[in-house]
Amino acid sequence: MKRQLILEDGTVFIGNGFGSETDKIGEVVFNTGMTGYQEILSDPSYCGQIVTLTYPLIGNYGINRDDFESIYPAISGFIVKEVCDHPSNFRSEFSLDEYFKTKSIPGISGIDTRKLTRIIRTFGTLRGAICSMEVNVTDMINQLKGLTLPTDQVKQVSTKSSYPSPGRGQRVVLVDYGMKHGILRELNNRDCDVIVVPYNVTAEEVLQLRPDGIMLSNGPGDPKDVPEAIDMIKGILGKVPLFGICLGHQLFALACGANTEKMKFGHRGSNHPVKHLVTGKIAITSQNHGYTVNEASLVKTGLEVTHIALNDGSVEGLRHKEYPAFTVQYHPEASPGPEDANNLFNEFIEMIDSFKKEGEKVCQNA
Ligand SMILES: NC(=O)CC[C@H](N)C(=O)O
Repeated sequence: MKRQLILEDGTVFIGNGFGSETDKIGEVVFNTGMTGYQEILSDPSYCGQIVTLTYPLIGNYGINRDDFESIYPAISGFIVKEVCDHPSNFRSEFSLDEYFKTKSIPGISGIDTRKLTRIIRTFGTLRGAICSMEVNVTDMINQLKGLTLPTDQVKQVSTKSSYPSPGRGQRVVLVDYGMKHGILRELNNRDCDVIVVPYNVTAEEVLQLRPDGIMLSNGPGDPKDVPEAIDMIKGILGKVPLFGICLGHQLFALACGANTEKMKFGHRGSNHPVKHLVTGKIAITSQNHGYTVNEASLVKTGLEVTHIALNDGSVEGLRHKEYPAFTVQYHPEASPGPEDANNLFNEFIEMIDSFKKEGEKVCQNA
């Protein structure tokens, strides 16, 4: 069935609908990954966004039971050039069309997604709608222009209550701002005794759990929309070793007094080169973010830049000069993408070990 994709700049694409027939509005963003559509569509950081993929054939290996990054996908829609109706893979359980029908997610195919990506790169991220042919184009453009974007995405996707994911190693409190399961998997692989907590946990509640370390997850939206998280981080800073990823990195920067800003069209893909400033090593990283830490705002925050993006020089990693805390803007858990940065999880565990040893020395000398 024919459907339309309407953008706030007045562009209209006509394509073929797949998945759910609902009409959805969202921020249209592009991802350049050549594989990993299942992880992308289930990454909660895309909550409220319509994702277009620049790779031209999507759905060819189907949807399987293993590769979800969350149980309830939060994206508003998918825009592809060609959707595969007959996936072929030993793990495949559903086609993209079948899966999207069960989750009320509309898809549109037959779109020149590279042209669409060039529009987004020129205009910046823009609002759009996947809707039926009956919708009046002028009315929809006006609606899109006047739209106030939601600010409660983290609340929508975070867990409602705490739950354990037990292990015999370090106790890590993992704050779920819209966590990709890959982060939990990496901590479990290192036998961490994980407790996942909701986004609005307070510093007191975190400290009552007697954590050895705290992990701040990725998540959707503008970090400034989550003031409770900023207060919590201020309350635990220096008391517990901290590692943050993506939204967690941005919240950490805000808690330390730095500023964040919206990027023109963001970084979303699986091949973003990032340079570690100390070693000079380059990692090819998985990324999905539309906000960034403003480098000039780092003066007098106690933070230093550890990593930069080679494509545009933006801040990709931070470290606190005094306290055991570091964060990255990219995704060391990959899912999808290269695993070049996976060692950061080991560095987190090593940071916890040495913080404990320091504490023991202080006790012995007291
Ligand atoms: N993946 C993330 O955590 C994204 C962080 C934030 N929502 C951004 O778009 O920049």
